[in-house]
Amino acid sequence: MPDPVIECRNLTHRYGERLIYENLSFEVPHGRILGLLGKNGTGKTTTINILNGYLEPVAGECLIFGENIRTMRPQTRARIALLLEGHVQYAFMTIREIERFYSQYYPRWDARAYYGLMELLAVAPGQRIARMSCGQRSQVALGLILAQNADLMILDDFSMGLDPGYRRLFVEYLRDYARSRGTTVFLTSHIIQDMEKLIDDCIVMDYGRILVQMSAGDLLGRFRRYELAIAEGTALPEAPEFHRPTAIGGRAEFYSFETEAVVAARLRQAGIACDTLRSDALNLEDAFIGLTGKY
Ligand SMILES: Nc1ncnc2c1ncn2[C@@H]1O[C@H](COP(=O)(O)OP(=O)(O)OP(=O)(O)O)[C@@H](O)[C@H]1O
Repeated sequence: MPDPVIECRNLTHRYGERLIYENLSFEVPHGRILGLLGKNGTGKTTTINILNGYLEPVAGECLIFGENIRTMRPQTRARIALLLEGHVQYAFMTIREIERFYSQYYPRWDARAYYGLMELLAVAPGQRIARMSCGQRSQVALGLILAQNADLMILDDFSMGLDPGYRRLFVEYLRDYARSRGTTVFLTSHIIQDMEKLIDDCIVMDYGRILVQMSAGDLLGRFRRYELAIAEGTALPEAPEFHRPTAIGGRAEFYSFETEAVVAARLRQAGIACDTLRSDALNLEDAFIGLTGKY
């Protein structure tokens, strides 16, 4: 197995007095697409800024391709393509001009990847970026990232401004692109349905910590929503296997990684009848809500 592409060890970050997280550690394996999920303000962009070396963490270290990001050689940095919330500079240029401009800086530039995406997105080469909508500019930014033919892509909020059709198109394009080239991808998006079609692995963050890091298949295969009828006033047992338990109006709901047999045994131990117990498989958005709560 090749070494992980990204290794973050014991990251701690604060803005002034405000602690964002402490001792955060994770790895992104080679050739995988990993989605970082978390509610607003949990520190996703902070993590991306630390990974890019824009922000120095209060403690801990990040290695990318085995090199500490604070002292990374330019040749190694050139292997990383970075999208910061759909940002495109040089908006006075046209689609074609900006492609020519960027191509000078990237030795592995692949113009076909850029124009391939522009064609799919029906963006004309003579169009000036300054006259484009926010979503169209995001499309250009994504094309410029793909053309870099990098070994690692870091994409912060990649679907910002794209409508559902373009999002679907881009997600499929990115997935095929990354799989066929063995590119490692680390990304965030607020649109979790997009993530579900794209990612191999996920990290779900809560305020200050990582809740889970596992393959998306494992999460969706194991994490389920349970419900059962319960006598008014009865509380579900407090145990780490019962995530986000609620009991209202004679009906209880919770989420768990355990099988129905294990859950039923735990409930019976607590004196709760299980004949109405039922469980449902989840999509990624429901699993996210089950892990992080609704608010
Ligand atoms: N430069 C800064 N100075 C002070 N506080 C900051 C700064 N940047 C971010 N924060 C705070 O740190 C927390 C984490 O911000 P961050 O942008 O990393 O979150 P996020 O998970 O990317 O959020 P979102 O999902 O809303 O994009 C937020 O509460 C934010 O207000």
